[in-house]
Amino acid sequence: MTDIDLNQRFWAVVPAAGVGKRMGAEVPKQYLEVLGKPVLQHTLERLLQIDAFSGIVVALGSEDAYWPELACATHPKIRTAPGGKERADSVLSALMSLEGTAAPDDWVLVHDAARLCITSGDIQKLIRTLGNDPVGGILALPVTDTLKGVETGEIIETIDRSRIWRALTPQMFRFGMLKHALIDAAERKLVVTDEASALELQGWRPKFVEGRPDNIKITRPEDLSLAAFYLERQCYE
Ligand SMILES: Nc1ccn([C@@H]2O[C@H](COP(=O)(O)OP(=O)(O)OP(=O)(O)O)[C@@H](O)[C@H]2O)c(=O)n1
Ligand SMILES: C[C@](O)(CO)[C@H](O)COP(=O)(O)O
Repeated sequence: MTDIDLNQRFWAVVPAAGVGKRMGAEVPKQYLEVLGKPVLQHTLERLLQIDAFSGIVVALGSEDAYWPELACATHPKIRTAPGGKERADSVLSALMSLEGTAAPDDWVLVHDAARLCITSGDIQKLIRTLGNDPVGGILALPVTDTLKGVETGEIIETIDRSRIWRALTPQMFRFGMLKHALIDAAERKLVVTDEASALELQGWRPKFVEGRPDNIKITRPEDLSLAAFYLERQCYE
């Protein structure tokens, strides 16, 4: 792995404007506590460990009244942007807030607020592996279960999993390419659930870098105790 050009600039974008429907909590899941600290605080503390980030932009929901209470809300490296209807809209809004500050070739690492177990080691692995790549890519994990195609409660097929990987975050792309791809997807009214999909729609082939299996996304109630387990275990690594 060749040394990356450290003159490049890196930005982090954190989509944190979701409502957490699948969590079914009174509070948006990014503000639920794990080990006594809000999910989003854990996530931002992990990102702040990466000195290479010139800044971190957090996309917040219009109704978000929790942000000002967050310990890192006033951190000088952190700024906010208005979130949007879908995750992709929130990411694009955060990118637009960097217009005039970020250069087209600057790297942007988009990381879900809900992925609080991310490690600085995995972020650095992604940067080291793809820092000289023309396109960029994502952290991902191979699927280890047998996959079934289903219809009205019945299994209708078994899906070949040999070429199936699960996309994680961060997803790392050049500012200009990512902004263009997300704008184009929005103009074509194509809903993309991650940044790589938008680049793929442009005909690019993003790379993938194997990440840690504990980089889970808090989605359902049972994920909270699993995240606590992983965070506690990481303390002993
Ligand atoms: N309009 C949206 C929707 C989601 N997100 C963020 O994107 C990440 C991943 O999305 P997801 O896990 O789907 O979060 P929610 O949309 O909140 O969950 P749900 O689909 O259960 O409502 C989360 O950190 C979420 O806050 C966002 O910034 N803007
Ligand atoms: C971006 C992501 O975390 C990659 O797996 C995932 O697509 C987010 O999906 P969600 O439905 O917005 O949680």
